[in-house]
Amino acid sequence: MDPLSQFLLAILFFHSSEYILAAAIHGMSNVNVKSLLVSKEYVLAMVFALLEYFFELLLFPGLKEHLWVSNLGLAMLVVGEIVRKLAIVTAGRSFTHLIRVYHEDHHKLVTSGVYAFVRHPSYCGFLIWSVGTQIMLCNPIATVGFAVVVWRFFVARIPYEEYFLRQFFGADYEEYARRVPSGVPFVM
Ligand SMILES: C[S@@+](CC[C@H](N)C(=O)[O-])C[C@H]1O[C@@H](n2cnc3c(N)ncnc32)[C@H](O)[C@@H]1O
Repeated sequence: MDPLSQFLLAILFFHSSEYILAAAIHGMSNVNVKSLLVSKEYVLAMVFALLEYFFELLLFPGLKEHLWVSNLGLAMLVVGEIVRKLAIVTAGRSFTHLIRVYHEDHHKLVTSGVYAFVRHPSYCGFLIWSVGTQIMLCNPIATVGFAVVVWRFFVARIPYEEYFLRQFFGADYEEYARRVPSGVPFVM
């Protein structure tokens, strides 16, 4: 299969599986179109990636012929997808697409499975997945762009999320955060 078809399939699989898992875990009545995780910024980023791909295919076709680069991206994409989905399944009802700002009884601190290795496996997985999609397309600009934009997004999001996790789980979260790395480069 060519990298473009792989890219389109990867996107279709990622979003449909996010929706299906959210419905399976939280119930159909708790999912809506937002559970597909498609924002305006995200669509713009993907359109930019496709434009870069076609532009370079036309002007520098040799750039798109590095099979090993494409296969490296494919491997990253698969690894990222697995890590993210393992995180969602492991956390179960504690995993919500929106950050919880109020503690609910069924929200338990998860420190097992992939959460025993990194505190933010779904973010780590998404970072690997998103950069992998661009390496697979041999898109040098979007590879750097996606890495920077997604990383910056998580750099801002993690302290906010952890502020509430510390409120909910107190000393247990402090101890967990001391022991386990974030899983996102350069985030303590
Ligand atoms: C989109 S999920 C992301 C979870 C985690 N940051 C990750 O990357 O796997 C966000 C929700 O997960 C919850 N959460 C994050 N880490 C958690 C943990 N270790 N145990 C329980 N809930 C957690 C947060 O309270 C938030 O509502």
